[in-house]
Amino acid sequence: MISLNNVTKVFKTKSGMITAVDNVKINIKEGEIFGIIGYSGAGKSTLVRMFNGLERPTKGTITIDGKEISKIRGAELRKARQEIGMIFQHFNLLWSRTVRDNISFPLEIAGVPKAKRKKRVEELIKLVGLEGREDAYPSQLSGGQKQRVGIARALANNPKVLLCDEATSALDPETTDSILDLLLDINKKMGLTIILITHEMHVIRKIAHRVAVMENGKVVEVAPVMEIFKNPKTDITKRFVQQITDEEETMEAVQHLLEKYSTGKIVKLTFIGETAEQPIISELIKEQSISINILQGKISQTRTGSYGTLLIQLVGDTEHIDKAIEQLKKQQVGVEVISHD
Ligand SMILES: Nc1ncnc2c1ncn2[C@@H]1O[C@H](COP(=O)(O)OP(=O)(O)OP(=O)(O)O)[C@@H](O)[C@H]1O
Repeated sequence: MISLNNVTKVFKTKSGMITAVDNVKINIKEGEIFGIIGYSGAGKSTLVRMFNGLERPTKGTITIDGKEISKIRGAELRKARQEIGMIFQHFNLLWSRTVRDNISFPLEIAGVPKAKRKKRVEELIKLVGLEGREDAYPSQLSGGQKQRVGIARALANNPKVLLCDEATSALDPETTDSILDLLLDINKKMGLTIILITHEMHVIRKIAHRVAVMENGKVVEVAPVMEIFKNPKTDITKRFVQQITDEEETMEAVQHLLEKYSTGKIVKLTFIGETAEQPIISELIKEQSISINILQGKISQTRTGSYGTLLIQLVGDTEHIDKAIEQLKKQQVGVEVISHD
C-alpha cells in the first residue's frame, strides 16, 4: 500500500547540511495502523511531510497506492492528496467557521455539490460523535471535540490513508484514549490505513499493529508492537518501552532493595500473550522449596495481546533458586536475573 524506498531528505542550512531523514525503508500494508515513534528532532515531521508531497525526498521514492508521490506535481499531486487525510497536534481548524462548515470545507474544495455535501457532513458528524455541536465554533469546543472535527474533516473525501502527526499530544490522557478509540473504530469500520507519528509509547501500545522507531533520521527498528515490548533491540526502543513499564522507577526501587536485602536473586519476568494468564508463580512455589517476594508487577494490553512484567525476589538456598530459574526458563516467559548474591 505504502512503500518508502531508501528515502533521504537533506536540508541545506547556513550552518551546513542536515540529514533530517536518512535512508528510510518501510512498507505499510493496507488497513494497517502503523506507528512512527521518535524523540523531538528524530525526523518524524519531515518524513510525514514527504508522505503527502509537502516535501520532496533528496533521494529515494515514496509510493502510495501505486502512485509515486515523490515524483508527481501540480494537479496530479493535488488529486493524490485527496487520498491522504491528515490530522495535527493543534487541530488546524478554521476559527471563523462552525463545526459543520469546517467539515464541509474540503468537500467545497473538491467541488462536491451542495446537497451531497450536506449529506456527507451529517454522516461524518455521526461517525466522530459530534451530534448536537454542529453549529458551535472551534473556540467553543474542548480539545477532544476539536480533534474530532479534525478527523471528520480529514475523512471527508474518503481518503485511503490517514496521517496523524502528534494528534493526541495536546490532549489529556483520558481524551487521548477516547480519540485513539475513535481512530481504532474508524480503522475497523472503514479499513483505513493509519500512520501515527508520536513520541508517546502509550499511543503505539494502544492501537498500532507495527511500529518504526526513529533516531537521528534513521529507522533503527521496525517490528510488530508486541515484539517491540518483548524484545526491544536498541537502547532508544528500550527507553520507549520503559515509558510504559515504569521500569526506570522500579529499577531505582530495586537498587534500594538490593542494598537492604542481600539474600536471594531478583528476577524480571516478561509475559507475552497467553503466558500472562497462566499460574506460573503459584506452580513455582508448589514445586520448588523457595519463597517468593513480589516486588512489582504490571500488565498492559496491546492491539494484539497482553504484555506484562513481574519483578520477584527468590529467597532460598542457591541450588533451589537455580532450579526455580530453570523451571521458569522452560515456560514461555522472558527471564532476566537482575542480581546475584
Ligand atoms: N526546513 C528545514 N530546514 C532545515 N532543517 C530542518 C527543516 N525541517 C527540519 N529540519 C531539521 O531536521 C531534523 C528533523 O526535524 P523534524 O522536525 O523532522 O523532527 P521531528 O522528529 O518531527 O521533531 P519534532 O517533533 O520536534 O518536530 C531537525 O534537526 C530539524 O532541525
